[in-house]
Formats: sequence, structure tokens, C-alpha cells
Amino acid sequence: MKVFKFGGASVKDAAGVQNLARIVRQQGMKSAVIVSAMGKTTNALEELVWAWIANERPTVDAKLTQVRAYHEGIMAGLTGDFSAVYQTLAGLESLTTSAPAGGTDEVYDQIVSLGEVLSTQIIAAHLQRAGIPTRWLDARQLVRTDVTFREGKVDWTETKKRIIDAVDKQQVSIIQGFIGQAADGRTTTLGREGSDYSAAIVAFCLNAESVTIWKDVPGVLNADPKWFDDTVLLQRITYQDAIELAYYGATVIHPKTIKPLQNKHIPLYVRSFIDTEAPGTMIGDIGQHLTTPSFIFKVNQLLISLHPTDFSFIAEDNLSRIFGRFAQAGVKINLMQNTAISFSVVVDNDQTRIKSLLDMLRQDFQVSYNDGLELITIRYYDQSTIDRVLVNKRLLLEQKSRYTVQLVVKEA
Ligand SMILES: Nc1ncnc2c1ncn2[C@@H]1O[C@H](COP(=O)(O)OP(=O)(O)O)[C@@H](O)[C@H]1O
Ligand SMILES: N[C@@H](CC(=O)OP(=O)(O)O)C(=O)O
Repeated sequence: MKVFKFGGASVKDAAGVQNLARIVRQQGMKSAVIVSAMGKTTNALEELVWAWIANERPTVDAKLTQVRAYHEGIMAGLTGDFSAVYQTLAGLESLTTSAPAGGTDEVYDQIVSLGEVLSTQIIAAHLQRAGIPTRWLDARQLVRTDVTFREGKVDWTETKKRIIDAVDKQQVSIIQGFIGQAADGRTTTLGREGSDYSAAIVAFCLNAESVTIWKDVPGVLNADPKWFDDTVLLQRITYQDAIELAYYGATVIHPKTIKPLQNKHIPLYVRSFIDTEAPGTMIGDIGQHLTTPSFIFKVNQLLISLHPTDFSFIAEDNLSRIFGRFAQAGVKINLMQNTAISFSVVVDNDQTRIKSLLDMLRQDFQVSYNDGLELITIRYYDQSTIDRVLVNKRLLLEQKSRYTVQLVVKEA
């Protein structure tokens, strides 16, 4: 059985949904199809959550109207029985008339997960009307996680049992990416951009023959084409190179996607949903690592420097305290470096998490920070590639290993 994953960009309008139907009809009539929220719906729902928590009623109403109008606009260009979609929209509107219940992250998952529910309800209805035998499955009944809201950890045993029971291999299963459910019935999400990971979870559980993620790019390139003009398609990539590129921030694949696939030797194809004849990129058990230098840019980075207030060394006890605080705040470290009594980390400057992190760190450390930075990673670098990216940049921090260099820079 094949697993397909369609992201928000691929189903941002009615034409995108029709294109999905065309691809499924041509290449995946017996596939599990994992779909993300349409277009930028997740961002809109995030804004709705923050406004709801802050009791900013006009913004909540504006976001509800925006989400409804956007999905109604897409349905207007399609055919199908969309009654389930209207029920979900009504449920969202009625939920937000009362005050939010639960912690911020729990409330977030309750609302933001609905983007994927809406998209899959529209797509399943459209495929059914188009004569494609389709079952809509609820990922909340399939993907069992712990209660780490916004970053659910998968219970693989339970998830595998549920997925095997639910998926009918003779037809198309439409399943939401990104979302799951804890044992107590509360909805969780797997982390932003987590639908690629959902596809890998389903593939792992079903021992799928392959996973294909359909993208708005020809495949995995040696840099994000939004940043670089002369990119090169990477036709074949080892699991190891793929996991390293994704880990450093090549957003074309979610970093958690690779491990479940590598563990079962399931190939991952990254292909264009625009040019569906093109082969794209194959990630799998291939002998040869990459030779082309690859560039990864992360913007809006924050460099945090910590100095123990008691002048103690940055050794095991301080390190474990620091990592504990980062884990508690849910902030991932993109790069770290230490000297005897200083520890520097580079993180995404996520406004919703950084303030509480800095408050916690200030209890034991003198904290300083520098914002508005870029983190540039080059895998398989040489000096000319470093020189190329440092034009008009001031270098604040550099870290080199045999294959990878990371540069923290500020616009000069
Ligand atoms: N190395 C890379 N190769 C190809 N695309 C990349 C790379 N790094 C970043 N990207 C970006 O990833 C985007 C596709 O991912 P994303 O927008 O998250 O898709 P989706 O919504 O389908 O999951 C591309 O439009 C491209 O800008
Ligand atoms: N909708 C979620 C999950 C996801 O993976 O989306 P996409 O496939 O469009 O990146 C998000 O935006 O985070």
C-alpha cells in the first residue's frame, strides 16, 4: 500500500483539491492519503486561539468569519456532500462562545486541530462525489499520543493496532495529518508542520511500500528556492543525509519523518504536485552520500548567552539545569556552544515560548541575548560556499564539523 501526503499549499483552493483527486485517481486508488489544513488555515486558527485566550472578541469573530469564508469559497468550486464540514464549522463557532477551558497548549490543540478536520472532510466529500471509493478516517481515533499538547509523543503499539484495524487497503483512506489524541480523549497535535510525520506514522504501521509527499517544488533541492536562485535537485538522498538536512531546518521535510521510514526501509519520494510526471527526489537505502553542498537558512533567530551567577563551570549540573528549562519551555535548541563559564544557544525566536524560558533561566544565570539573527547551515561545505553566504553579513558564531558548518550572522 502507498501513503501519500498533501500539504496545505497543495490544497489551498478548489483547483488544488481537484488536482489531488487527479493524482489519487492516476497513482493511488488504494492509498492512505494524509492531508494538512488548507493553505494558511493553521496560522489563522493559531491567531484565533491567542485572541480567544486574551478575550479579544472582535478578533475571535473576525478569525471565525475568515476561516468559514475561506472553506466555503473552496467548497463553492467543488461538488460533494459537505454537511460534515458545516457541522465542524458550527462546532468551532459554538466552542469559542464560552471561555477557554484548560491550559494554553491544550486549548491550542483543541482548536488548531480543526484545520485538518475541515480539509479532510471537504476532500473526502469531493472524492466520493468524483466516484473514487473513499473513507474518511479520524486521526484522533488512530494516532494515540501522550498528553504533551502541541508536541504529542506517539504511543506506537496502540497507534499501530488502531491504524491496522481502520485502514481498508482496497480503497482510499483520507486521514488528517498533524493531529492525534491522548488516552483520556483530549486532542493533541504533533508539532507544527507535523503532517509529514503523520504520513510516516501511517506508513510505518501499515508497512507501506512507499511514502510520497507532494510539494510545490520539484523535490528536495540543495537550498530553499525562496532564498536561492540557482538551486539543484537532489535526485537520491540517503536517510542519514535527509535527516540531517531536515534537522538543520530544510523545511521541505519535517525532521521526525525520516526515522520511522528508515526503521522499516520504506522509501520516501518528494515530488511536485504541479509536474506529476517528474520523478522528484527519492530518499532511501542508497549507498552514496551527497556531494553537492546544501544550504539551510533559518531567520528570526535568537542567540542567548548564559553565565552562571555563582561563577561555576558549565559542567554536568549546570547543563542539566539548562536543558531542563528548555524542555519545560518547549524551546528547541538549534545550535549550542560553551566555554568554561558561558553557554550560548541559538533558538527560534518564538514569542509564545521565549519569555517564560528567559524568566526561568534568569533564576540561576546572568542572561543576555541578541535577536534578529540568521542561522546558516551548509552541509558538505567548502570555503567558497562559506564565503558566498557571508557576503554583507557579520559573523557572530561559527561551528564546524567534518561535513557541516553552522554560521550565526547578522545583516551587516
Ligand atoms: N531544500 C529544499 N528543497 C525544496 N524546498 C525547500 C527546501 N528547503 C525549504 N523548502 C521550502 O519548502 C516548501 C515546501 O514545504 P511546505 O511549504 O511546508 O509544504 P507543505 O505545505 O506542502 O507541507 C517549498 O516551497 C520551499 O520553499
Ligand atoms: N497544518 C499544520 C501541519 C502541517 O504539516 O502543515 P503543512 O503540511 O502544510 O506544512 C501546520 O501548518 O503546521
